[in-house]
Amino acid sequence: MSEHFDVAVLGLGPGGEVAADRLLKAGKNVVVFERELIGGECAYWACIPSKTVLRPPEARTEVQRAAGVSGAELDWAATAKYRDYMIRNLDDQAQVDGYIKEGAVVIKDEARITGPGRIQAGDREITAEHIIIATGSDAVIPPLDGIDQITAWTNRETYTTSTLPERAVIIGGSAVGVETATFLARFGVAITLIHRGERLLDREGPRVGELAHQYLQEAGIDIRLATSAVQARREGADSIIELQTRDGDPAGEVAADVVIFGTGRTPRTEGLGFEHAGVTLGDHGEIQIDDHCRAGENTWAIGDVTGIMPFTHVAKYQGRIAADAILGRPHPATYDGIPRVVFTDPEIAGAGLTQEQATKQGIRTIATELDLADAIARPWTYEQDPRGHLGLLADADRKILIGAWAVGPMAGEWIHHASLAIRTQLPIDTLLDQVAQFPTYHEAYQVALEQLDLPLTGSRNVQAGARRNWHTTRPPSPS
Ligand SMILES: Cc1cc2nc3c(=O)[nH]c(=O)nc-3n(C[C@H](O)[C@H](O)[C@H](O)COP(=O)(O)OP(=O)(O)OC[C@H]3O[C@@H](n4cnc5c(N)ncnc54)[C@H](O)[C@@H]3O)c2cc1C
Ligand SMILES: NC(=O)c1ccc[n+]([C@@H]2O[C@H](COP(=O)([O-])OP(=O)(O)OC[C@H]3O[C@@H](n4cnc5c(N)ncnc54)[C@H](O)[C@@H]3O)[C@@H](O)[C@H]2O)c1
Repeated sequence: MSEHFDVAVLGLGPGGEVAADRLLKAGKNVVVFERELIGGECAYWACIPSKTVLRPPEARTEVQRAAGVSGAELDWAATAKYRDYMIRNLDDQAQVDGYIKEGAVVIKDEARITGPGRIQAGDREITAEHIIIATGSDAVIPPLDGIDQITAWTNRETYTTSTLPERAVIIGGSAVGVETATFLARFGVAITLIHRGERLLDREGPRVGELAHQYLQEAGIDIRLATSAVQARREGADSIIELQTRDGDPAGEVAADVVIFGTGRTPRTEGLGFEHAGVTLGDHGEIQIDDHCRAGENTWAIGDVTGIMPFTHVAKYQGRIAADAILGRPHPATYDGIPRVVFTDPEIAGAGLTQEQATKQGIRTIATELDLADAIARPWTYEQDPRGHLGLLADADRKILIGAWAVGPMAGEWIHHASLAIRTQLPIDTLLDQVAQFPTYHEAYQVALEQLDLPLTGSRNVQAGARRNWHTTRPPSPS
């Protein structure tokens, strides 16, 4: 006999967890399925371990760059120990107990949809009024010839390893590749980063790629752009990757102890019977959803499996959207201005459109870029030889911000000012009236907005290119 529930949640990564929590709090009868660990990719193999191991090198850089403090040493054994604590030693028993305490039925097994509102997991059959699919994504490893011969890692091996290799080749110059290169290089691993695009982080604008390149190179990383991994082989203890240019010409080979793939992700949809719930898949296997995360009749999909914006914060947001729709208080999802942060050193952040995307949409734009060291005091009080850039993109007709990027210490924190402005379409006139705490990185927005040279209604606009002079409050320039 099958058991019946109000809602079944398939997959308890960040998306599924938020949806389940919200529904349980609202008094719904909820069953949750998880085939691995409650918390999903993010909690054990992705966001949490990667940000945990990136922090000690960042702290060391801070010590090296701040005047009057010295002596920071990295300790891999202690870092790995703290990382293991942060990933709960790959044990989710406390999470299972927590959900049971909250009133959920927890089934630690793979769920398959067998018909509308019907789910099978092992020998259990469940029916549910609503199904939320939150099954996430898997790492993609390109099918290179000889791949079976080499030591190939994805994020899973990389972020659970107890020993570090001496040399690693990283394939892919997007978020995973760039963060992983930063982490390992700072811990002394010799890194070659292979990227088939013309610039790193090529979903962002060219300046972001340029700055990322500069900082990664300064960290000692050997970066090969416009280059693809085409073949793999083993020679003794070495894993060898053969390379090719974009035109198909040989581009040499690289030998390493391990080859790490940061070559994208694919939605987990195969063989899970989603077609029985009337779900439609897109060209990349992603589940198609509407503004309320509806994927079919009483069927919802959230997180990486939708392929919309594969970030934890987006999975969590969609978890709220789907749960609220089920609870009869629907509000549509909007994805404008959601932040994108790459936790390198310094951090790289973006929100909204790039110039290229805006141009494709036919928007008349005005853009500006600010070198923070020329414009505000905080970079100087923060570190010697200060780093930091902010770029803004405005819609010249609507006089609102439509895009922003930032590269600098804690850029992942201060990008949220732009994110909110873009999401809420705050008039630039209003933004110009904001008063930021002195001395903070936030002050850069004021200067950059004034540089935009938009004809505004208020009297706050200044001449194009004018720079706020903060020198009256700045100490003499360090030589
Ligand atoms: C190295 C790395 C670093 C990252 N860092 C960040 C970051 O700093 N910030 C950020 O926002 N994003 C980051 N991401 C992306 C982030 O990890 C994902 O966007 C996020 O995990 C997606 O959440 P989700 O709930 O959709 O899926 P997942 O976290 O993948 O969880 C899905 C869950 O569903 C379970 N499951 C799958 N199929 C079934 C089934 N049939 N039955 C039962 N259970 C099932 C899986 O076991 C899994 O636990 C990173 C990704 C990587 C690879
Ligand atoms: N801080 C964060 O929020 C964070 C951190 C890491 C990952 N993530 C998310 O996780 C997901 C996966 O990230 P990712 O970096 O693996 O994927 P991605 O899809 O963003 O990038 C993969 C890159 O690998 C390149 N590539 C693929 N095959 C190649 C080959 N054979 N040779 C050379 N280059 C090749 C592609 O051109 C592409 O640029 C992304 O959606 C990302 O947003 C987020």
